[in-house]
Amino acid sequence: MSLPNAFSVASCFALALLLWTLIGKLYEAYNSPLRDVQGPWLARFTRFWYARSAYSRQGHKISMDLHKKYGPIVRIAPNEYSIDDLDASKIIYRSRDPLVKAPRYAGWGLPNAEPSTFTTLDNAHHTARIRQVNSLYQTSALVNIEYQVDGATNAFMERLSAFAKDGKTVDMSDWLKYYAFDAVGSLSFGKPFGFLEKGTDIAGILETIHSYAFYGMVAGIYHEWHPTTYKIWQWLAPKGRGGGIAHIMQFAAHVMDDWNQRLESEKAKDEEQTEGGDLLRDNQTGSLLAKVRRDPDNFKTEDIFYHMSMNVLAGGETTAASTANIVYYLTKTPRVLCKLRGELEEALEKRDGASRRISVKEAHSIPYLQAVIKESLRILPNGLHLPRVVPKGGLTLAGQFFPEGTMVGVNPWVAHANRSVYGEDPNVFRPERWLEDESTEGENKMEQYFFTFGRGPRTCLGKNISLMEMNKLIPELVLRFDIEMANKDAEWTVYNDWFVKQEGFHVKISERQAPSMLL
Ligand code: HEM
Repeated sequence: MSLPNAFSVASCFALALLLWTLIGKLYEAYNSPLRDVQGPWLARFTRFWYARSAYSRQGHKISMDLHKKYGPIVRIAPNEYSIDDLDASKIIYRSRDPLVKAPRYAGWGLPNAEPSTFTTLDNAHHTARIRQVNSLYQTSALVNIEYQVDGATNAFMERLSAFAKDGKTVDMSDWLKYYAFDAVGSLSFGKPFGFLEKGTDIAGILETIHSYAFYGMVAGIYHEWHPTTYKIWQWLAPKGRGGGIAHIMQFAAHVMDDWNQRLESEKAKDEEQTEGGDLLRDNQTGSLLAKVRRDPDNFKTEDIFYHMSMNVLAGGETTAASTANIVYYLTKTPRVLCKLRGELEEALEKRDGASRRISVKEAHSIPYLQAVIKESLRILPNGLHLPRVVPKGGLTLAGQFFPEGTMVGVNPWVAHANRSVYGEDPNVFRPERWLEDESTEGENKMEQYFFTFGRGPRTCLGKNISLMEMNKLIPELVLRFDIEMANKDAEWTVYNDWFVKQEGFHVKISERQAPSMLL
């Protein structure tokens, strides 16, 4: 066969294959029991529509607009649906007989490595792994290591004082990242990474984590190709990317070596009675090292890496972006700032003055502070659609039957804009909404539909850590500093890489006459 002939045969074959695939897709789309569900036309046939929406980094806005147009159920891919319905959410994220996460999550995992607690699709694996560390993330345990955050808070306040003196314009989003990463570093390892000291992205940690979140969000949509696309992504990555994760691992390894040596030299095997005991209690890695010593057959040093790397990967960017929301909305809403300051000052006057810093326990007793934090987390959550797979037998959700294998989920952005739950002004930053509803927490619709940390058995493990950081930082920040946008009328720009990224939060800082108890 001559070359041109071979070429035409191959072209005909490719065309026939394409036509066959298209006919197959059309047949599937129009014979699907879900064919009447609305959504973008392209999403009926291909995942490409959803990948493009995620790639635009404005997926949150696109999803909110779609729900406004089509109602509580929207098709976002051929076999995937976004649902905005409180009752349906209780089924999708139920605790008994939980639905499994959609394969989408694999995009955030390393191919050929054990899936993390976040990415695993196997509920039994998830339960076994979470059981190893769950108690360390409870408020009762965190209260003992709360002081670890103080170092980061002090360093942050010192930096802000210096900026106030210099009159410099400051990128608040960047500095809150430095704060959040140093705080989570201290809680996890007993030492900050040193971001606040250096004032820069050390070893590209922040850049690596952010770009990996973006990669995982898009790659997960075509999860079957992830092992290949991951290699391409690594190959295309700017030289040195990946160094960030390696740096975190080296840092953790160094901390553990250091402690092991100190424990050996002090012959501090009895962790209850010796100085070494403090090492084994005063941060999460220490507690886990103690677990390795107690039960070396079932819990190993590698397990510490497994869990603590998640603290940094999942807990830094998310907490930083959420804290930036609080500061941004306070800057933009003087009425709320003024009321919050009043409540904080009143709380300070009532206390005995023993401790300079407001404790997390105290912060929780100030309802308006809690409402401000919650409202900021509501109006601008991290994440996008949180998909699960419909189990055998199918499920009826929001009045629609979904057959087994369909992917369904709630998007926190969409949920938090639901008017039947949050009232007629969901786009307004109004902390009072959390104080007006007198129903109990179990009955409170807003609480039940609050999705910032996810819901059900796969809820965020580090929720209490991030709330602790916010509760420690915000009172002091608000009482000690005035913060305003460098350009008064400027708005920031929000991107969604699954982690939220805010750009343009440039501020001027001035120091206030803080209440004497704080000084
Ligand atoms: C404001 C800050 C944070 C936000 C908004 C946030 C949000 C979330 C969301 C939405 C999920 C996933 C739920 C799902 O897939 O259905 C999640 C899971 C997770 N988060 Fe967070 N997170 C935050 C802070 C943290 C911190 C500080 C840590 C650790 C120190 C952490 C560790 C984790 C882990 C380990 C998971 C997986 C949990 C599981 O599947 O069992 N997060 N988080």
